[in-house]
Amino acid sequence: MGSETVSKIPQVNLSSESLKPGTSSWNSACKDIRQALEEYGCLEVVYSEPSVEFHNRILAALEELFQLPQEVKMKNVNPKPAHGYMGKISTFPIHEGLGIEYATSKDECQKFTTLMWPEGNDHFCETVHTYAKMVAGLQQLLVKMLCESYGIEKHSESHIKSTTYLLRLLRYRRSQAETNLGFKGHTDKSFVSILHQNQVKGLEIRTKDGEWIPYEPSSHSSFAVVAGDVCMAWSNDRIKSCYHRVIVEGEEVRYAVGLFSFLTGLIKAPEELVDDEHPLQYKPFEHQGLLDFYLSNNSSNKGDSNMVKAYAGV
Ligand SMILES: O=C(O)CCC(=O)C(=O)O
Ligand SMILES: [Fe+2]
Repeated sequence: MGSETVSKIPQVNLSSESLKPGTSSWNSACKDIRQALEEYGCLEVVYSEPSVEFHNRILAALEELFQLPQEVKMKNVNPKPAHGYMGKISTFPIHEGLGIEYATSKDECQKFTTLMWPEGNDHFCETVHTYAKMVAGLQQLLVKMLCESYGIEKHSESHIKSTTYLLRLLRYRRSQAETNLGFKGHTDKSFVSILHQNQVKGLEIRTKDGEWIPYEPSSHSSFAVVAGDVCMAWSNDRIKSCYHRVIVEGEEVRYAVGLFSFLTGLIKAPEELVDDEHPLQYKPFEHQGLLDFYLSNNSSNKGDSNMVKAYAGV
């Protein structure tokens, strides 16, 4: 009898101190990142950070935040889609999330902290800010390595300069009677999203063949990197945005934290990624325009990657 093979999300190890540009391990990691994104729109990165202590600290900060009364959490208002408080939505009763836009700025983390704890909570502020900066560093490393694998490293600096970051703090809590659906299938409207979580499984990604693969972090310094719709447009469809969902089976609380990257200015595929074999797939557009288009659309499949096609496809 043939044994069943369970597909796994590809893993790339970026934790090595010796991972230096120009070395053979750097070059093969660049290639692996590109291959994983082109094939799955997703990969697991094992990174050098966070330490176990810092991993526990960020999870404790999430726990502390979600214990606040709902009327306090609801003060986290942001008109952009999935940027502010989301919770107790009838279609996803087990999901709750809050967002800190521009979270790599200490002032923005402070503003959010003061909104939640008018009496102050320096420890929380310091923790989320340090976390956001650390994961933004990983995001920038990935952009650099991806650009290098396409031979367009000259674009990485300007790309990084025009990137902003939204930190989302997420909780999934299920009691017996409730649905296990935490987040229905969707693609992210970001450039990329980098997710980190506690030990409770739930994230699943859909392959090109329609198979759902569960993500299980292999360590406290593991991240799920998910390509968003803007990465798909930027790469001129070489990378397909990753269709994913969250299903939480048990009653244990799942905490996750996502860093979503956005671009300012016009988004267009680098000219090196457009040729006879790969004709241009998208007109130049602005990230904010895509978000507005998404907000104004009431269709049930608006979480799909075809939203960016509908908005900017040629
Ligand atoms: O909870 C997770 O791991 C993923 C959440 C998600 O897909 C999102 O916020 O877009
Ligand atoms: Fe998502």
